[in-house]
Amino acid sequence: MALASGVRFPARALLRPWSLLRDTTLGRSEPAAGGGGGGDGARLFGSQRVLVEPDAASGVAVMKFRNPPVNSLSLELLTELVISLEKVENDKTFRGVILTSACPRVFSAGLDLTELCGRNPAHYTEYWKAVQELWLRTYLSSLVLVAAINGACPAGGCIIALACDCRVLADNPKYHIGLNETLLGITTPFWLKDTYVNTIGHRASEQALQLGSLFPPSEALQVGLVDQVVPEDQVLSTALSEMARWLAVPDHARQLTKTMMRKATADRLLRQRDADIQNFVSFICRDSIQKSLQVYLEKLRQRKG
Ligand SMILES: CCCCCCCCCCCC/C=C/CC(=O)SCCNC(=O)CCNC(=O)[C@H](O)C(C)(C)COP(=O)(O)OP(=O)(O)OC[C@H]1O[C@@H](n2cnc3c(N)ncnc32)[C@H](O)[C@@H]1OP(=O)(O)O
Repeated sequence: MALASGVRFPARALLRPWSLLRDTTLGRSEPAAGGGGGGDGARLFGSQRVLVEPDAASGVAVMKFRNPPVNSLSLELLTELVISLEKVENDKTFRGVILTSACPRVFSAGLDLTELCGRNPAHYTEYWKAVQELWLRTYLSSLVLVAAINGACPAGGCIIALACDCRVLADNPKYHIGLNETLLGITTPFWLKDTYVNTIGHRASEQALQLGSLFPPSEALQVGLVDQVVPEDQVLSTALSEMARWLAVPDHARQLTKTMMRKATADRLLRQRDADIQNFVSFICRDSIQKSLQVYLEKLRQRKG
């Protein structure tokens, strides 16, 4: 399936893309009708790993990641997120999406490290295409996207939040946010670095990226990585209030302004998408990088209990 941003999607999604989206209303498991779930505010639609709660009256859908235990961005979750976003975007009932987690204490643990270790170049190619696709779709979305960050938000989790228009973080000292790639022995690709710079500025990004800083809520607010820090039970309501503020602006003017602000950053990736994939694949296939990732994953597994 060729998506708006030009990427061809994994074979299993290609065969029956909508088969990934199942109607979850009343626990039924039927193919969702094409075109979206608007019109009835109580209707749920979504997929195994992405729950979508549309509210047609307000034009806002709440999209919840549910890939337990930590919402790591597996190929399946990336694919389902892209398809869910596309589905909401194509339904003109909706003007905004709130992205949040259905898993306790974690927004997203970032890229699924098991997708980056011990696989073959064809897999890494498919995986990185899906990462690029999700970023492009969120970063350039015509919808208002608000991140309601209700848990830890490292690396790829932070990347999703950064692609949103606004970020609300729960005030829990364990809910760190940032790009910690260097601590895993890997580097942040240029387009994600650019997104960081666009959000918190050059000097703060240079420092945070080199150190792999993960910021607790108060520091994240101070550096400008999030827009609001609120008590945990107010994250969603605050995100909805923020959404109302953004939706008060006429869509066409807001969308043109968003494009004006973001196009150069996105174009930089679009111009060299294949080269970026090749760089990623050759980088991730290096023995030294594979060893670093294995050690990091092993440490994560042993940390338990
Ligand atoms: C010449 C140069 C060219 C350069 C070209 C470009 C190169 C590009 C380079 C590539 C860039 C790639 C960008 C990467 C961004 C990423 O997202 S990498 C992922 C980084 N993520 C993290 O570091 C987070 C790790 N996880 C945690 O810190 C914690 O799990 C948590 C704070 C999120 C939650 O903590 P807790 O609730 O205590 O759960 P845990 O017990 O830690 O974990 C439960 C379970 O989940 C497994 N797990 C955790 N994170 C991941 C993950 N990201 N992927 C896969 N699995 C994960 C963890 O191991 C536990 O598993 P078990 O139950 O033990 O099996």
